[in-house]
Amino acid sequence: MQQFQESVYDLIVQTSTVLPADVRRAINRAKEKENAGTRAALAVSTISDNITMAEEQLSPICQDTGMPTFIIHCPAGANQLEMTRQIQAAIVQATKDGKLRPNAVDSITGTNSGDNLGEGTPVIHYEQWEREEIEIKLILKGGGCENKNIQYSLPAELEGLGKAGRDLDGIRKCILHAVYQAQGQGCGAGFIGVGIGGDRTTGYELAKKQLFRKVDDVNPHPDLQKLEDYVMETADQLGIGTMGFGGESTLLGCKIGAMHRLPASFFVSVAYNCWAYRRQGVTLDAKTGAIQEWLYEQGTAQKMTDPEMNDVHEPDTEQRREFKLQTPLSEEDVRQLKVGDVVLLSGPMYTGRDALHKYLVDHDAPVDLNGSVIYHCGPVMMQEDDKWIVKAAGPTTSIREEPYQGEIMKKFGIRAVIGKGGMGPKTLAALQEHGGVYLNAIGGAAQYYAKTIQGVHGVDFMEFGIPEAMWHLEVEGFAAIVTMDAHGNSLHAEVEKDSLARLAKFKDPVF
Ligand SMILES: O=C(O)C[C@H](O)C(=O)O
Ligand code: SF4
Repeated sequence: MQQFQESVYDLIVQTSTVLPADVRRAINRAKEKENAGTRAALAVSTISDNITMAEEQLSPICQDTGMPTFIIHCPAGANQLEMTRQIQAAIVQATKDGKLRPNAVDSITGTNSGDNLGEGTPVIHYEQWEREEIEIKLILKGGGCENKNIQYSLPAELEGLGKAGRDLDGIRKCILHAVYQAQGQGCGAGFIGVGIGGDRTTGYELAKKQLFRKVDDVNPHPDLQKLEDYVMETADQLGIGTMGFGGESTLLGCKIGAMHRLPASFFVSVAYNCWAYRRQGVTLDAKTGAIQEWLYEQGTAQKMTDPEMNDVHEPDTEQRREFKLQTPLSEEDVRQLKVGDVVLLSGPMYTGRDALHKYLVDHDAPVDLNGSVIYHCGPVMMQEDDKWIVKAAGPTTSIREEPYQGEIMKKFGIRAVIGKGGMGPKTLAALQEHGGVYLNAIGGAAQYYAKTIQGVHGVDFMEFGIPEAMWHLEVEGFAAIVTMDAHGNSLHAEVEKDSLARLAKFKDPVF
């Protein structure tokens, strides 16, 4: 088994950096669907470029490299303790090499272990089988889409859809609702795995296992096949679109599994995976640990199509204004901006997410934040000599900062926040009152944004861990779209309202 660790390392690197071909084909299809020139088309074409950049640089597709979860099948007698040790060593190495972000945080102390090892992480499931080889499947599912997983207990009353009973039609309603409630926060268009039945734990496990199916496979169970086809035909009609910008492509895949349940329980569990659907697998020679075969078609076999090829739709009706702005920003700079404008920022900006927002409520900031731009981002960083290098730096889900954001903007004079998925009414009111703007960057486009970062000028709060520290960045031409402005407009609120009305059209029984 001398090559086992090296093979696991290769699997981790491939999974984090090269999106498999079946996922790429689904994203290419989405690109064809989104109307050329719209915000959603811009988002999907950025996603597509980002996939190619990550592959070329063998760098993380998204900065959130998720909770590494391994499913291993091995012959009887294979040494699981030794495999676990070697997997842990491969994880540590991949973290050192900037292929994984240090993502293991002590839930009680808040300390990041720094090497992705910790209580319960990585997740490794072993199962024995009759075959001679070892099979390892790995999924790297990030926190933003994980937060959009949802579990229903039937019967239930669902927003927009009414009663959902303990039958196939009730399940149908849960699935559509699960897609609706994710909006743009899980970096859609996404893929869903659905687990019907089980208990609360095994139901979610079954849902996650569905994410290991191939995008183009066909469900062997005829009823579930019909349901999958129905969901795929219907979900896009919700109009949530890429990144929740409103548009034609809302769901890229739906895989459903079922298991027995207790008479009293009827769970429908949904695992939502973002477009950055990073899962791969290998079979290994059980004696040497060498890779025999890759389980999913490797991404290098499927190029991302050229966005220009798809300009076959109606011309864009959205008026797009473009602003090149230098940071720090003035109140005038941000008050002129309206929802739909594209902003290209140059100059200093600061990263800040959960730990920093909580801290700033009752502490001073370490730097002058007047006119500043806060980027909701937890990057992958590497230290070379005494310089910090940004390896991946896409936005994180902003809604988590909703309790703090408005207050902090006013307290420190912050003029813009960049994130993804949008924020709520408290922040919207603060933008209007104080003069601020919310800029939506394209979620998961970690290589695309890393390229705009010209330098790292400092860092505060390293004790929060790399993703949560306050990084002082210098950017050039950082592009984002205004989705909440200082005039009380929020694209997110609009899309949510519109998609709820569309959801209600699917109230009547189908199955
Ligand atoms: O933690 C992150 O960097 C992002 C997270 O996956 C998110 O989607 O919010
Ligand atoms: S930022 Fe978006 S693409 Fe990245 S892990 Fe989170 S949900 Fe997925």
